[in-house]
Amino acid sequence: MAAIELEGLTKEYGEVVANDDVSFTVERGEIFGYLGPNGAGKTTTIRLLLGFISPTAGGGRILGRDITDERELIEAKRRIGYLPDDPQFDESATGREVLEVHAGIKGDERSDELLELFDPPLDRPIREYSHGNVRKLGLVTTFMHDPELVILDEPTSGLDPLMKQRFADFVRAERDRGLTLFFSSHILGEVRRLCDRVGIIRAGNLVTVEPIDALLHRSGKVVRVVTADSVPRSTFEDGLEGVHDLEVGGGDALDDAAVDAADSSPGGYREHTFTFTGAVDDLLAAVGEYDLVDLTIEEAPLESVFLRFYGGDEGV
Ligand SMILES: Nc1ncnc2c1ncn2[C@@H]1O[C@H](COP(=O)(O)OP(=O)(O)OP(=O)(O)O)[C@@H](O)[C@H]1O
Repeated sequence: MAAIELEGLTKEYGEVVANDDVSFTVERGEIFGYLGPNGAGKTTTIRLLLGFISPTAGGGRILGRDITDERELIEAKRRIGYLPDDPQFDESATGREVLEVHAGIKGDERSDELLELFDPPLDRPIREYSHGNVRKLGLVTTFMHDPELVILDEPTSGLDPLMKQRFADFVRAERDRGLTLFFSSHILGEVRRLCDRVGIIRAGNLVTVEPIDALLHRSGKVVRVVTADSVPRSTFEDGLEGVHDLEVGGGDALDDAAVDAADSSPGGYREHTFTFTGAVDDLLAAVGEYDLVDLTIEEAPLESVFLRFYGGDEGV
């Protein structure tokens, strides 16, 4: 039995179709990233999954229970951990008191271990908590009853780099002991670090579900090459496989007309930026022929992943 199965899930808010015929399956023991820009419909799917809102059409099952059946869902929820994008705790309670309330409702199998990892200031009232501390306390309440399935909405928002790393190591170890994790994000880098498979939602429509490696391979890298001497544009444009959207700078050209004119000149440019889907060895061989000042290779931003593979900019 899969952890999550959605079939034709649709949610309309008046004119807005927040989820449009969304179908996918999350298998047990995988980390599934749900990626999309702001307003794409990620939170809507999560709220439908947990029965906070009802679908306009379609449905699904979570841990084998019907998401539109309140009684079935109550049973499943004992085995689920959920962290919303904006966790709301009693402002006047201390962190410790919040944990006691949660322990009373759903049990506490492992808060000591979680507190060592995430370490929110337990004796301070929630009203004095920073955004990051609320998130850390939220991670403890999400995992403390040792759930089978965890659903996280933008889990690392507000966490510093050290905590992000700690969180990443923690969820991978949890996955290895059998936990299923479904999380939403609009940050490709975060999805890349964490997940096995990714579903991409855009303007309410699921545009792809695939292994993260396949997505990253297709989306390429953004490469910037700076050389001490000018390099002809054709070096990268024609001489290297997998170069797209080449931009040049640092040459003699001052405006677009001059850029066109200079394209065929042997003078060339000192700075080349492009999206690269080819082999890194070929790139290094190409740049190795020149006096290199700087070389950066970065992940393609989410926007360019959408633009490159799904066309247009609607919803991005
Ligand atoms: N209660 C609501 N009433 C009306 N429209 C809504 C409601 N909730 C969400 N929407 C709309 O549905 C669409 C999807 O919103 P949703 O919050 O699911 O997106 P999201 O991908 O989670 O975005 P973000 O990354 O910004 O949190 C948006 O156009 C949003 O304005």
